Amino acid sequence: MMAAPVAGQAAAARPPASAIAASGVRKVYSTASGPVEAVAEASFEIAQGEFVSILGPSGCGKSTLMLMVAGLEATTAGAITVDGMPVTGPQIEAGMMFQDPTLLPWRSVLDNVLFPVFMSRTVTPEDRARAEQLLRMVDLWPFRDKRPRELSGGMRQRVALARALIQDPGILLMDEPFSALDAITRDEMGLSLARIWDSSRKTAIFITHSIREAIFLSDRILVMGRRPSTIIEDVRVPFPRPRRPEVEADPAFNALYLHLKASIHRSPPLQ
Ligand SMILES: Nc1ncnc2c1ncn2[C@@H]1O[C@H](COP(=O)(O)OP(=O)(O)OP(=O)(O)O)[C@@H](O)[C@H]1O
Repeated sequence: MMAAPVAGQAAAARPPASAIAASGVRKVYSTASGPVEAVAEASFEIAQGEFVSILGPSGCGKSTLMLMVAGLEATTAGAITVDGMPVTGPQIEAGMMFQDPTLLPWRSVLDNVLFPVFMSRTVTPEDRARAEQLLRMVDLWPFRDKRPRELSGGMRQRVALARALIQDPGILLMDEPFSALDAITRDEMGLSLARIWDSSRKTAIFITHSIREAIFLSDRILVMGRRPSTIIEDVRVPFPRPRRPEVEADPAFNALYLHLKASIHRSPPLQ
């Protein structure tokens, strides 16, 4: 007679739930001029600790998809789970970054990083220590007492990154966080993010228009086609970590770049 499995064994045999899973997700916005189908159908799974970028033409629904994962927009159909739990409202566990860092101008850099904690409970000395550690990690320690207006655009986004990480979120959601930066700062931010992500390996979704940035940062890249949008490609990025800038000189990097570029441009034009 076979022994009944103990609870621990049964759990170990099951594959871990995907950190983020979307199944048959659709989004239709109601607008004054009629319904707008932002996402026709999206299904994907993102494993714990995976960094996934979403590429696609402008207006194809990338931000909408991320907002649905964040629970800031409801799905019209389909379901999204984070750590196996259905997303039914704002994901307070998610760290978020947007193109605009939206820092509070009257607060210091340190207090901006601590702001999400301040909004949810009393700030403890441990929170302060974590904020200080994060500021060191994003190379802003000497600027901790400055106001946002005294910082460059790249430095403000570093504050936003530290703020996104302050509550040690389970997932990190980033919507074109570097797109307003100049090319050199943008490259530097990519390197910083790769280094910081290497030390935490957070499950991450990163939206970008830069194919090179997506390849450099990601484990996988999802490509969305033009509306009515679906996911038309799901590509694994083969380069080892930690990623070094020299990876861009690898012929396989360029081949992947050209493949993704063709895929994005191949998607049919807007009707
Ligand atoms: N709140 C909203 N109400 C109505 N329509 C919206 C809303 N947000 C987005 N849309 C529409 O949904 C479609 C997808 O927009 P979304 O911002 O998700 O695309 P995107 O791929 O992130 O675009 P971009 O790359 O230009 O930032 C667009 O046609 C847009 O006009």
